[in-house]
Amino acid sequence: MSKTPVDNHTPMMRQYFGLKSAHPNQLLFYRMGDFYELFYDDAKRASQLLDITLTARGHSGGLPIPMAGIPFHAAENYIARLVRMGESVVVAEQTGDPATSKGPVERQIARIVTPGTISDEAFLEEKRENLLLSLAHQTRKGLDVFGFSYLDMASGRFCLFEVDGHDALASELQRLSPREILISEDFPARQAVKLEKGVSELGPWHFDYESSYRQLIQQFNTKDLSGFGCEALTAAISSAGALLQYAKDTQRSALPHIQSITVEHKDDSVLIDGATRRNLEIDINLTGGTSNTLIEVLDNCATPMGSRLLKRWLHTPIRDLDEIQARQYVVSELQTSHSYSSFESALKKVGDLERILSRIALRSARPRDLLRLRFALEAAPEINALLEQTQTSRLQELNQRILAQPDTTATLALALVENPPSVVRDGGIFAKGYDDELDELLALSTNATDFLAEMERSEKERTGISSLKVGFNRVHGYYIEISRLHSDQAPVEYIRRQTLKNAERFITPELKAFEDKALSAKSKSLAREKELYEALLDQLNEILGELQTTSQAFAQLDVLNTFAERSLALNFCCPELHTRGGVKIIEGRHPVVEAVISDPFVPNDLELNDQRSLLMITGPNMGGKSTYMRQIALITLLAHTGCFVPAKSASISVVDRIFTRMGSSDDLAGGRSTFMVEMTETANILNNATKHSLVLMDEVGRGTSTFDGLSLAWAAVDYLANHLKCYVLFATHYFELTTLAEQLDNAANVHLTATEYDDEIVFLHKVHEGPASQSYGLQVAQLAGVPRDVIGHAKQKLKELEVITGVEPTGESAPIQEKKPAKASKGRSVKEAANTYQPQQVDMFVQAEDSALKDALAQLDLDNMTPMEAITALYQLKSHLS
Ligand SMILES: Nc1ncnc2c1ncn2[C@@H]1O[C@H](COP(=O)(O)OP(=O)(O)OP(=O)(O)O)[C@@H](O)[C@H]1O
Repeated sequence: MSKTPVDNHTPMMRQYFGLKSAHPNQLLFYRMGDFYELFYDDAKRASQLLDITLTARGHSGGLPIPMAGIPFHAAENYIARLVRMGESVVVAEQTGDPATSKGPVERQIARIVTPGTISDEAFLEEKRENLLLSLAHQTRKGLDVFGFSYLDMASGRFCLFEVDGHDALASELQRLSPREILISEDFPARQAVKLEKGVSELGPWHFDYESSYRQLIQQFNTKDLSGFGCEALTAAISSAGALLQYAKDTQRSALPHIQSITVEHKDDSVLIDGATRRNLEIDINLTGGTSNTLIEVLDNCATPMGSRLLKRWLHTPIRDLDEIQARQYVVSELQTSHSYSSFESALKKVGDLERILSRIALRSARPRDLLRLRFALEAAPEINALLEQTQTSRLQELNQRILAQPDTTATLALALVENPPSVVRDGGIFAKGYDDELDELLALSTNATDFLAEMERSEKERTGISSLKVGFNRVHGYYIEISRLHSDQAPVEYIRRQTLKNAERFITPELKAFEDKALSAKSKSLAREKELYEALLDQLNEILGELQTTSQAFAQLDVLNTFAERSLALNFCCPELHTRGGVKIIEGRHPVVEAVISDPFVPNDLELNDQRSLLMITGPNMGGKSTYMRQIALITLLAHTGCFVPAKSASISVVDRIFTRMGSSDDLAGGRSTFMVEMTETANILNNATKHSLVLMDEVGRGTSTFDGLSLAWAAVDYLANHLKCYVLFATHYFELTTLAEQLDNAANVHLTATEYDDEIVFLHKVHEGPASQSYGLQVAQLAGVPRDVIGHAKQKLKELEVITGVEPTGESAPIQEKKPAKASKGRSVKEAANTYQPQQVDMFVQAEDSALKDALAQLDLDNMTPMEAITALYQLKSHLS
């Protein structure tokens, strides 16, 4: 920004600074004739982001003004790009008349476009919600409480909730994936939002509880907030006030489509943390794309609003058995009656009603939106008729909520032309017969063509000039044109208006009179159309609430219908959900892998109960361990949405959370190494899992040295099985852990199989009881294309290692079998013992005698151990006691 005192600037730049001062963090598009210009830092930023030329516009205050310009007709495209990058744009238009202005033409802020508040179709992704999120922080009883409120401007959905702690904050950010985040300048958990785009900091007073509360009751026109069940959520209310004010400021209007607050109760849903969301690839795959995701397999919705609701349902599985069953009944009925295809074709006509309604509320709806509203409303009676024939109470309820609006539908059918223009400005919206006054005005303009043709004919005849033409252009209006050759024959009453290279243009008093009438008819008709349009919007806004209810019911019906269609097409079964405990899945499948692979998918069973709550899964690389674990998580998740599941049968106990610790990814930008990420995720599970949680852990501990890793994995399994007693699937390449599973009362070993055929490894992908017997690491490496020489060398090294460790060389990487326990000998610390540990001598800390244990304890050199070594040693000793 310029450092020159404002008084030293030109009047125009003074005006610019006046506008800019209210929007220091947004890019100001300053209208200059046919261009929008950006100055100073805005110019530099825009030129970088949009790759447009950075130049200078004259001088002000003695210094050149950095400037970047954008032609006004291309502005929407540039604004859309900036908004996608998380930037906000403020547009200042010329509002004064340049002809009469002294000094710079008056300019005013015409609109503010921010990533989280857009509702214009051109800027929005069809199948993705565009959320504006506001966060507030409080400390209660020493705990960090985060208040969330978020708004989908394009639908009016406005929700509040609170969470405790930083992990939950990160998880919710991941779930909501907001486009724009509002925080107070003193928000303490900056780390969590550091990598998010579109973060705006507001003064702390925006989050003041009292004024936020007032904002909310004003918005909903209520005495207090008790009816919304959010009185106690003081942090969330503080955030909501800031959000509402911000949204109103950017829209420069009230927000009538926000008619209620929904409070999200965390106890109602199955909690899924950020890492799990990523690992399960619900809508985004591990590389950040959208292919091969659960959504890709399931989303067959007929409307974009259905697709968005489906995504929401998959991200927020529920725990309410009644609600789950209500959805399942619908899916069953739609399947048995085979009515889903009729519903699908009727719903296709509904389109994105939800977003159209929001634009109507914000008065930014375009004429084509109203045409689409008409089509949507026309579909309502058809859908009502289909619903009439259904039995389930949920479908009956939806039928009640879908309100056909015969009067409004008839009005729209009468009002709109068949193909309305994309903007109101140009007119041509209303059909003939809708409004007499408009018809008269339009007749005047339409008759102009006939009048001009007639005039051309009669003037040609009267003057005898064959080259005479009557025409119109925007600058000079109507004219009579005569070629230069004949121009001297122009009658005296012709008044010269314009000289061209080959022709002269004239006006006559008669033509002038006609011009005045025609032009005023045109502008009057445009004004009339605008008036009629506004009146139509008023009329629609009167029934906005009913229309929104209808639209929500359409979206729900669409998702349930999609569940029915997909479940049948993909051979899913209806799961039985209960609270008795225990999970039994027969012939379960991974819905995404199944859809992608060309080979047939091998289904697998699962049984978990109190006596068998932890499964240790071993097997070769590529054997299918991860796929098996993920399929269990996805089946569980789908079951909690009311959808059927990919299995022959499934009986699933309601879970409170699904945790996964899978794959290895680092978080370099967040400052965490691969191992750190792994341990953070493990810590989250160990700290938060309950008896009702489903925990999937894949290869925990492999990101560090063998002994540290094995010890950690060992201790974690022990803790999960003995202390938390939740349902756990634990995949590992540490064969030592299979002995732990044998010792634990509530754990069992299962393994995936492979076999060799003609020196080639064949994966059978079948889960069997017991631990794996071979690891096939070298064969998989060979399969992956590791050079033969390297494989040969590895085989040789393997033999050497097997000789050193006392295992009979098999020529293959043999399983590590349990050997006689190695006692921790006197005088050796556990760490020393661990350091001399041979892969076969698993049980140094498993079966050591008490005296050895005491010795080991006495020998611990606590002063020279890292905390990690100490805790590992402690776990090792404890596991011996239990
Ligand atoms: N049940 C199955 N039926 C058919 N193909 C399967 C099945 N399970 C896995 N696969 C195929 O095998 C591939 C490897 O599976 P997965 O990644 O689950 O193996 P893994 O045991 O976890 O391997 P690693 O130990 O190397 O991580 C999958 O990409 C899939 O194509």
